Amino acid sequence: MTSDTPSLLADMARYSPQPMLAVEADSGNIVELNQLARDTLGLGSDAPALRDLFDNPSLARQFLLIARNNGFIRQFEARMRLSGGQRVWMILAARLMELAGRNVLIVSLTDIHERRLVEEALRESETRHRRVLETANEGYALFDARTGELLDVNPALCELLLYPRDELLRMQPEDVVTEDSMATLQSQRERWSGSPNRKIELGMRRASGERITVEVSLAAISDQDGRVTSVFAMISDITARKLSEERVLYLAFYDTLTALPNRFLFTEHMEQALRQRARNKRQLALMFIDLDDFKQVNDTLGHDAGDEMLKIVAKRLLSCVRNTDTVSRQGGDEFMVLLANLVEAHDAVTVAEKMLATLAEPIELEGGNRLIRASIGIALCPEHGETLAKLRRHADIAMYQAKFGGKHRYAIYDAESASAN
Ligand SMILES: Nc1nc2c(ncn2[C@@H]2O[C@H](COP(=O)(O)OP(=O)(O)OP(=O)(O)O)[C@@H](O)[C@H]2O)c(=O)[nH]1
Repeated sequence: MTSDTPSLLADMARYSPQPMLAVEADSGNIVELNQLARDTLGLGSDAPALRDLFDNPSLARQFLLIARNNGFIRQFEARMRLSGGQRVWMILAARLMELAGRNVLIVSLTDIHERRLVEEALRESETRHRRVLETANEGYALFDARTGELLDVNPALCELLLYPRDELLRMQPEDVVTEDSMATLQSQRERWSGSPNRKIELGMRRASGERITVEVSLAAISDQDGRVTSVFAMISDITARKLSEERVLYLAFYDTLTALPNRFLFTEHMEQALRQRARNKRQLALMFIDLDDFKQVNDTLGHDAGDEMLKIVAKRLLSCVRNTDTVSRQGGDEFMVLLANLVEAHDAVTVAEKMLATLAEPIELEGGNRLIRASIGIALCPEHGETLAKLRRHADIAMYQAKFGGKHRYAIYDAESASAN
């Protein structure tokens, strides 16, 4: 060292862009500090001991001890107390040197308060989110966006699928996703890398083998450069909701007693068949079937036996048509049948004759065998009308023509005279 060294050091300290202190290594007394250090620590002209600056004085002792023993400290994180009473996180670095016959520590300070607060907030929010995931009723899963590997699951998902966490984390999607949903999952995964948030429905199989339906809400998680790194999935069990939706749909379109399409669905089928007919010019027939003397069945055998008979009638009518035709129950003891693709009008007569014969076979019910008969009205399209309303009206008239003709017969609509057979 030259004789100019102390003043050079003093200048360096004065112009240093960092707060700096010179501290007596043994006592911890501050012997010198630059203006930046005074400003940072909020000190006036006084220079307290280092331990008075530490929020935790025992850390000050530790700091001095390490610095004396090692000769330097690269990073020492501590909360410093400013003269105004605020506490600020700082990193202290120190080097031991001999100056004018004394062991002196040159200490620099870096304010990291903001960074610590952000880190703490992040840690806190991470803990909070983890706690939310741990206690949530919904299942959660985290996937690696690139490999598709399952990275994390929460207890609710383990409970939903009935697998322990470890086992679930080792599984592949195809181990739990049902075969019919794999295509949906696959196409979703292909789009993961650029995926916005979206919802999909999947079938899943629990460890018990039971099939469930889940709704999966997917959210892509990106890094700072906007690359999707992982995909977060929220998985809700919607099995009950799906079943009740299906039930509501079923009730809207089907007759619960016979499981045949109801009046509403039949109308849909008719309209569709009429639209198709406008293109392919094929003939179609509408049959209106009303059971004969059905009231007596109810009156003599009871309503339950009547119900049983209606179910048998439904099956028998179905056995007389092709699966492109529609048999519906309109209500009570009335059925309507759409024969969608007739090669010739006479085909409708063949079907009607077959129906009369099949229905007339004895039905075994509690209390003995019963015979059931029916009257059938037939309207042909285009001959008797090309709209649903017209065909319906004409099939209805034909059915009454059959009833008036003596029942247990069919009648083809005849505008001039009822031709009951
Ligand atoms: N068991 C049962 N009976 C029903 C149901 N819906 C309507 N009915 C009964 O079906 C009978 C229908 O009688 P109608 O068509 O008016 O008369 P019918 O005795 O069949 O006489 P015709 O039609 O003149 O041959 C009535 O007794 C209704 O109460 C049902 O869902 N179940």
